[in-house]
Amino acid sequence: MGQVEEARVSCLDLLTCHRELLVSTLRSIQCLLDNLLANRFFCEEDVEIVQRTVTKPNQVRKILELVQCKGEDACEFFVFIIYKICDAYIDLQPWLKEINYKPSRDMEEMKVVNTDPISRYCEKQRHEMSRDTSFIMSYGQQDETRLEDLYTDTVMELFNDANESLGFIQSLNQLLGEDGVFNPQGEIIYVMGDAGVGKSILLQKLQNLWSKRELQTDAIFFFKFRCRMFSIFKEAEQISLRDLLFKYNCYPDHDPDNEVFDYILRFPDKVVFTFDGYDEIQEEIDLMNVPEVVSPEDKANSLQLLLSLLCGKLLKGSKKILTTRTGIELQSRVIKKKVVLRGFSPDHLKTYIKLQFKEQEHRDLVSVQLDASPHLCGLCSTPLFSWIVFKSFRHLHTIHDTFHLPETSITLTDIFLLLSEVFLSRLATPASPLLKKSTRCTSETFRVGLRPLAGFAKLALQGLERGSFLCSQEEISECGLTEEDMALGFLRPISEFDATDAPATFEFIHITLQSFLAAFALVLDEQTSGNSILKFFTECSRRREPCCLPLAFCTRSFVKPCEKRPSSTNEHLQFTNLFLSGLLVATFVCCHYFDCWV
Ligand SMILES: Nc1ncnc2c1ncn2[C@@H]1O[C@H](COP(=O)(O)OP(=O)(O)OP(=O)(O)O)[C@@H](O)[C@H]1O
Repeated sequence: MGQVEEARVSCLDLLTCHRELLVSTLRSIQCLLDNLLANRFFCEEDVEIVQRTVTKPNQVRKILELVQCKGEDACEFFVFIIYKICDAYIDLQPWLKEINYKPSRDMEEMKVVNTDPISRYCEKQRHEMSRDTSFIMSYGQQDETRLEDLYTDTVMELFNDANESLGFIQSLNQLLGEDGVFNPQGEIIYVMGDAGVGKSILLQKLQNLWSKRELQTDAIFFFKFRCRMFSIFKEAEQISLRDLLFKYNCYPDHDPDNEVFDYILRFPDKVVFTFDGYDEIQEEIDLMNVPEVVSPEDKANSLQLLLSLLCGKLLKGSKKILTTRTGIELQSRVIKKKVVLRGFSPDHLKTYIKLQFKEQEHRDLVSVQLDASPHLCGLCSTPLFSWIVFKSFRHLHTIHDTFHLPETSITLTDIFLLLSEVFLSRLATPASPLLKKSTRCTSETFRVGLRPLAGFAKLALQGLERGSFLCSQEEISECGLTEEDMALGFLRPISEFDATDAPATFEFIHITLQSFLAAFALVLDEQTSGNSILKFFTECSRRREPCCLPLAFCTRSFVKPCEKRPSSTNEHLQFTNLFLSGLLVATFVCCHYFDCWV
């Protein structure tokens, strides 16, 4: 042994000296026993003796007694376990610093396995999060893409409470950091952006980075929620915070003493939450009469739990990112910092083109098209529209050997018509073997696809009329849609939060597509009078007043309660109006799409 090692204080003495602290602080007994047993400091009988002891402090006393009986090596290994598995023995890390503990070289060679429920839970969460976030799932079940093959940075601008710009965020690590915090007392990192600008994908990327330990944060737990799920719970259904976290996210295995939940309650700053799509909450709740939940043990309505989390009544100090469509304003008091997503810059768009098109020749052809049409290029700054445009380009190239879009002046309506054409073309009979590419015939594609298109349009309109973005298998069948129609790509199943064996639920691949199809349904229906076609215009003008979402009830004095429905619903109606205007433009009606049925 060298000089330095000789000078070490004996661990046996340390355990005697600090016995009281150890007895009162040590948790995760099983992990200690597992490692002492695996390294033969304990035999099976020692483990049984400890396990037969009734209370936790007594179990610790027994372990200390046994390791001290076994001598210095056993005591040193005992301290080494605490040092090595710092997550599980977080309360004793200051103690190790205080005694200036450094493991000896011999100890460093010893194998310690983390069987602590908290650490296992962290691992399980990371594993599940990685599995769930590695692919971009959103569009067309046919082509799932790896997140890392398609994710492109977008412009993120910071704002203060007076909506003055504080500059731009350069990396996702800054999102959780201190940059741009204008209210340290606030709880929420508020991320806003227009439809399709990439809010959900941003969260997905963040979750994926965390799962791979590539996000700079000391958070060891990560819970992701879509706000929409809070509308799925029945109003009378009461759930606990524990169930919300574990049942609808990730369940802790082998945790008989509830250590994971206790840890979360004690160290909320180690937890990140993401709540996606606050605008999608569809509850009509009586804002003034919803009681706050302040105890983590109490059961409550899921929405109450959400709001209590958001305003820090529960798990205060946890990191919370909330995304919403532009236009939903929260009170500054609950906001810590505000980020507005702006979509792709011209450079981001170039990168995105590279990721979308592998061949340089194709990249050049697409860039030429975009350069020739500033309007189209502007649309492509929104990632969703970029995705649709590039999907259409690829489709045109595969089927017709061209990258030319049909119109010189492209509108949003064109983009969605094109997307529908792409989906419907899956119904078309394959080109004859002699023809390399089929000849383009838009009206033929729409004629062949009219039945399913009308079915999806009806389904979209019905959903919008009742303010719902979800549809059941029954509603789908009632609209005359078959299993084959489902494969076209308009709808996708939602599996999340489906803990029960409830029948499958579906949603349109994007809410904007639902708005488009709803407008389509209004135009298609020959029975509809002029007045009913325009009904959403009237709806929107009636709902003009600024509206507030339920967070008002945790900040009661800040926001005036207003009409029942959230303004988000209004926004979808406004999209429908926009598409309706687009579809009613005479050129469309005459030239391209409707000639097959008008
Ligand atoms: N950063 C990105 N890199 C690559 N593709 C992206 C990115 N952001 C968005 N997209 C594409 O745009 C689509 C829509 O993005 P996303 O669902 O995140 O939008 P959103 O802002 O959440 O929309 P909404 O408000 O309607 O929910 C994605 O499915 C993806 O194809």
